[in-house]
Amino acid sequence: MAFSSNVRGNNVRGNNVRGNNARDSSLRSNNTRGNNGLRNKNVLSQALQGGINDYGRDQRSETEVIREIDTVGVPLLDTAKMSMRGVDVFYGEKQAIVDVTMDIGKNEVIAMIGPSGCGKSTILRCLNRMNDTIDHCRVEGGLFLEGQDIYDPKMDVVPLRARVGMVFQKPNPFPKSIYDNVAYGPRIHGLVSRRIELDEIVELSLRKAGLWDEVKDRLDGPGTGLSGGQQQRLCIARTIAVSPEVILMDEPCSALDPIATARIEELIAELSQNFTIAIVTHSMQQAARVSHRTAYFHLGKLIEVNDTEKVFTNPDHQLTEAYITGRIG
Ligand SMILES: Nc1ncnc2c1ncn2[C@@H]1O[C@H](COP(=O)(O)OP(=O)(O)OP(=O)(O)O)[C@@H](O)[C@H]1O
Repeated sequence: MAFSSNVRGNNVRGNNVRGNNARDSSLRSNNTRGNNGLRNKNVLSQALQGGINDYGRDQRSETEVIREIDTVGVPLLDTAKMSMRGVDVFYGEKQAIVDVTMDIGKNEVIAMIGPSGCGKSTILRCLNRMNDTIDHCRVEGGLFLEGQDIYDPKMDVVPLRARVGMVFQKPNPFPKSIYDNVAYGPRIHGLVSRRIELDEIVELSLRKAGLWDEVKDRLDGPGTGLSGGQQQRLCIARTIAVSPEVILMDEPCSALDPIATARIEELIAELSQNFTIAIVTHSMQQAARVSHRTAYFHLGKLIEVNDTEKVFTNPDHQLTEAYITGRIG
């Protein structure tokens, strides 16, 4: 599926999420500036000459320099499922995400890439408020699911996390049977009233996760008794069982061998028929294989978001190019 994009060619839209007008016009103008998205070209050339993290004679902090960079590419979509507007994230005093504005399109697979510590996991965790579990983490700006403010104090995070499910780096099945791992979510969310309905959801979820044939004869066996790749597919089945709209995947293959990784990548392609998927990955090959669009982050800033093919063959920003060609990483 790599490079076949159902979001390709979408124009930056005038969207109706509140308070975006100024930002939208700045985003629209990015592609016409012809300056690789930088207001001050010297900032980038100094950064590149001195090593990306050494801003030489520039007296400002890295965050201030990075803040000057305008996101290039196509951050806004007509088909937005989730939207971020001017998102800043702080851990105590430290700013981990700087003014991120972008959409994630319906049924697209978007890959989030960038050097270690650039904020990929942080931005992913904002999308279903997993950062709420970190005391010293503060999220500012707007985050929306189909236009609904997910940081509205009235928003109940339990149903939100069912709508925006998450698969973690390390497979983390519950210490329960395979059946109960998948049945857990539908039970606690009250999605079914009869056992036969639950059986159907469990089977369908395991089928969608490509695991049914391997486990149908041992549904009562422990989830933790499966191989790593099977456990990760079980976790995906558990996520799917509550019918999420969006699935967030934080390096879902990093603990898996190449064969299990290939299975998960095939699965991502299949799941994208029905779900919107945002995946954080350290593997540029994986991003190229599974995603329609790719977002490149650097020091907490969204530098570029574009069709995956474009990002890996002809990126708009020099920082993206420096990363994909291995000059930073
Ligand atoms: N719980 C936390 N408390 C304090 N700082 C944190 C916390 N989590 C992340 N950070 C910091 O925020 C920044 C972004 O971290 P994050 O984990 O989002 O980056 P990442 O791009 O996902 O990194 P990696 O690729 O190494 O997983 C880093 O500087 C990191 O040290």
